[in-house]
Amino acid sequence: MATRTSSAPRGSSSSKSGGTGRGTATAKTGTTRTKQLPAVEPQQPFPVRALSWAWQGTGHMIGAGIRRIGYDVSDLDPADRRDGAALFNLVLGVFIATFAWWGFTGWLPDAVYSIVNGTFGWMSLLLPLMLFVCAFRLFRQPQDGRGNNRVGIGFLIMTVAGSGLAHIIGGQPTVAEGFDGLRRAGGMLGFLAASPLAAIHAAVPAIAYGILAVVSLLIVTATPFTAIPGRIRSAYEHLMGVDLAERAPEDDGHDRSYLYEGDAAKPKRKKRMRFFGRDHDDDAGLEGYVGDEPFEHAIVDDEGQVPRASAPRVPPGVRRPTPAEIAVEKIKAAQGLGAGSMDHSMDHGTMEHPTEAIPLLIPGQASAAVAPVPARPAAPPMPPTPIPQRTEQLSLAGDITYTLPASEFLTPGSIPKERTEANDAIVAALTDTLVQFNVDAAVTGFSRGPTVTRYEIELSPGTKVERVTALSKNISYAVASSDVRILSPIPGKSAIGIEIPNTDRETVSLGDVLRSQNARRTDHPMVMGVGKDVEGGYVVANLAKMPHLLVAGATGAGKSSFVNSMITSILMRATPDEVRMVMVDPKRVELTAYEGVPHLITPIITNPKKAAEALQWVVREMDARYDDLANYGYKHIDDFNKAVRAGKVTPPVDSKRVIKPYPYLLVIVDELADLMMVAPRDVEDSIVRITQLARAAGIHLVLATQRPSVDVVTGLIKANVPSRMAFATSSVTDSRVVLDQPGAEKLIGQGDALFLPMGASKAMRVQGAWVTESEIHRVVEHVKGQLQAVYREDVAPEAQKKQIDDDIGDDLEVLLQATELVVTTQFGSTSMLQRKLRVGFAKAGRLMDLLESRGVVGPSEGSKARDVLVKPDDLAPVLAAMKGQDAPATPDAHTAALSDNANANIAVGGYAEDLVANDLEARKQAVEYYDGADGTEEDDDGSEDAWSLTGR
Ligand SMILES: Nc1ncnc2c1ncn2[C@@H]1O[C@H](COP(=O)(O)OP(=O)(O)OP(=O)(O)O)[C@@H](O)[C@H]1O
Repeated sequence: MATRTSSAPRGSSSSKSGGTGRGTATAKTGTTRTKQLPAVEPQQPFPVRALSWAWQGTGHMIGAGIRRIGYDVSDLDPADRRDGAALFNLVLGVFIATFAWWGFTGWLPDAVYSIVNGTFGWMSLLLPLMLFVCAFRLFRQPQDGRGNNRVGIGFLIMTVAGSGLAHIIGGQPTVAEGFDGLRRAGGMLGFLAASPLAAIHAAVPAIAYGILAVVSLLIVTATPFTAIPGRIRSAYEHLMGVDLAERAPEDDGHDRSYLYEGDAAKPKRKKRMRFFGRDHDDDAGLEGYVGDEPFEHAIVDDEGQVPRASAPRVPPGVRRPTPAEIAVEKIKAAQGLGAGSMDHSMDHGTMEHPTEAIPLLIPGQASAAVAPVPARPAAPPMPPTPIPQRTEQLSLAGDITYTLPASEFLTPGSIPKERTEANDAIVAALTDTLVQFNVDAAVTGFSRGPTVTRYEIELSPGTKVERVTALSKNISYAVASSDVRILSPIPGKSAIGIEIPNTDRETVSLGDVLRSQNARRTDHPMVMGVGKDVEGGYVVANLAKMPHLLVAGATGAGKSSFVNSMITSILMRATPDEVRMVMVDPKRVELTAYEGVPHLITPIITNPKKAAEALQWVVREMDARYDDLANYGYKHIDDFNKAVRAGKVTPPVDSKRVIKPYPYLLVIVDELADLMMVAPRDVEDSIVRITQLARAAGIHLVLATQRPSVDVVTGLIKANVPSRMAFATSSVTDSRVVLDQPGAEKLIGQGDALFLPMGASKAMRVQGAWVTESEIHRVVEHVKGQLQAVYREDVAPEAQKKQIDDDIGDDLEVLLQATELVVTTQFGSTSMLQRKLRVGFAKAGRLMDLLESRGVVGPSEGSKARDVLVKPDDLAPVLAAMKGQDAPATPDAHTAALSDNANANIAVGGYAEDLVANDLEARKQAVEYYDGADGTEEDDDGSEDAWSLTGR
């Protein structure tokens, strides 16, 4: 079911009235809003301009330095910089500090001292600090308008409260006693603030300003009242280096073994997560999971969603203006007469979002009468409040704490525009087109998204929808855009939607998406920031519920950027023991930034052949997980993990296995076409098997391709990958391959996409979230700085260099069997080879010759069996030499290799090692059996079974 967030300030649904337009074909209509052209600013004299340049230049230089302090935010959009204002704060702060902190004197410091100290008294000591903080924020986060305003207001309140308190503490001097007394107390401000309250009772100002001072501190630090205990505790822990949280029992059942394989002795600690000061259980994110729930809810829902009526309904007794009336308004406005008619008042009902007034006419009043109707709020970016922050204690050498990356690593985007002149012009053009073609319909509103704006057209009763859809070319012509997309109707609405690209498009920052309400509502580690929809709502999705995703689009359309946003979302929200990843990047350049992150299970795979092998490994891992689910009677890995953590899953009594929760496994293939070129059959088989089954095993596939043709995205793959993300495609055929419907060919690239999550009937248009390289770098450095990746070697093993001798040719397999047979039985008989290997006489003779040439058996002695020159203990190196490999280190290398595999499997989270252990046992028995043979042909008669046990 669909989901968008609406924490977000929406794009506005400002309504523009077109009119009903009946029979008014000749009437010119248009927007009723009058736009004042900006007055031409008079040219400043040169010295003023030079001074301004110098000031700005200095500001940019200092700003560039300050933006590199700590985590680098120097990729700030130049249009967002406010370095001039920041420099002003800095200079003022330094100047006040010269006399308030350092006691400089002179006519200028003295004069300013008199003003500042006389106004604020003792508070002037704090002023430089406040100004420095303001300057720092303005240099680094100028685009965070709400945050900066909050800090500014907090400081203002703090100054008043501080001056008031200083006045009380300074003995409440009066003006009559002279200004020296005021300076030594709270200054004039303190006097004015405190003396009226002191008249009530001496304690009143002290209490009132004491409370106000605390409140101002909370405002500045953005601390809600409920978070105070948590903040105090974390500050204490941070300062004292202690952990006040309750320690867990030694074994919390959480699998971290893959983080430090082979080091079982490390102590374990309880994993603790913090979310705005509250501690959460580590699997809180899975708490809501109820078994094998249906997976149609790929997008995270917003329960507290704001109603999304984009076109306000007309209240009773009110009608929309006709096009003719609007035209009159427009002309009046142009003449400077009727400006008052379109009062776009700001409704502060939400306290923070500006709202639009909709022009509606009340019968009986002059045409200029306006009833302001609040529309949905516009979508400012989320303030950089932290993404749910979780801290995890991991038992690492040196007692390292694993912390998820800070929310500030992802910078806020620019403030979205609610409505621009471009929108107004298009409303006018659309209305004109409708009127010109005598279509009885009106533009009733629009909602502006980051890339496109959706204009809503309502038809009068009796008007056919086709009258509007048939105008698609004329509309394109009127608005001068070839990428017009018509939705008839807009899902859930009796209105036609016309999506037209914004000439002034906006970038959607991943940080804003992850800070949205929807993303914060859940701790689920597989939740990713998708982007923003056409109405400006943030869209987030749970990859675990997709459960597999196909990402397709022409080159340069935004696939890799989407994949980057996805991976960064996971790194921001999930620990390596919650999500592990396999990345396949045949293009070699797209995912290199993530090399070495501890979430990786194998180095980034760039070789398509190896990628095919890795997919086969994923199938094996999936089978192992399924074995566990079946053995222990669970339907989904989340249930299994929960039971493991609750201690409800115990291994069989005679097993040495330690059962641990399985992490989610996310397999990302950045170019499927490259894989399908090298091994189409194998790749398709693996993908189909994984996609059919892996959902319950916690394994999820994301397949990206720039060639969504039927030979890459085959019918079988398509049928099993239910969620789709289509970026701009080069043809309508490609769009059909990805979405089973046209539409993607009309997208405008650069992250503009149609998102069709599993279960949704209609694709949702979104602008993909954007994450910059430096943001990725910061996140990756943070993650890598805490843990090193521990790779599984069996996922995509290094190709063994095979240098098989020419004379062996295709007979390597059978020769190895012959060698093992002859050496383990110590019986060099050709007829035995014939019987046991079921080969003809000639082949058996050839094998014997090969064995002789390799020194395994001696020369022929007529009808007698040949001497066997290799002892069973030396078998492994001989076999390795035949395969063209380096000899194993020990004679028992074969067995050791098997145990290694078993251990590795356990390390991924509880592989069925018992099976492998049984296999080892069988091998040993087989060897013992042959050791017991006395060397006669008859002796090995019963060896059939034992031989088959060796698995050859
Ligand atoms: N979500 C987005 N927001 C803003 N710009 C974007 C977004 N996604 C992509 N772009 C722009 O489009 C360019 C190409 O994007 P990207 O490299 O992701 O395309 P692609 O589909 O992966 O191409 P290719 O298949 O050739 O690798 C980016 O460099 C960026 O400038």
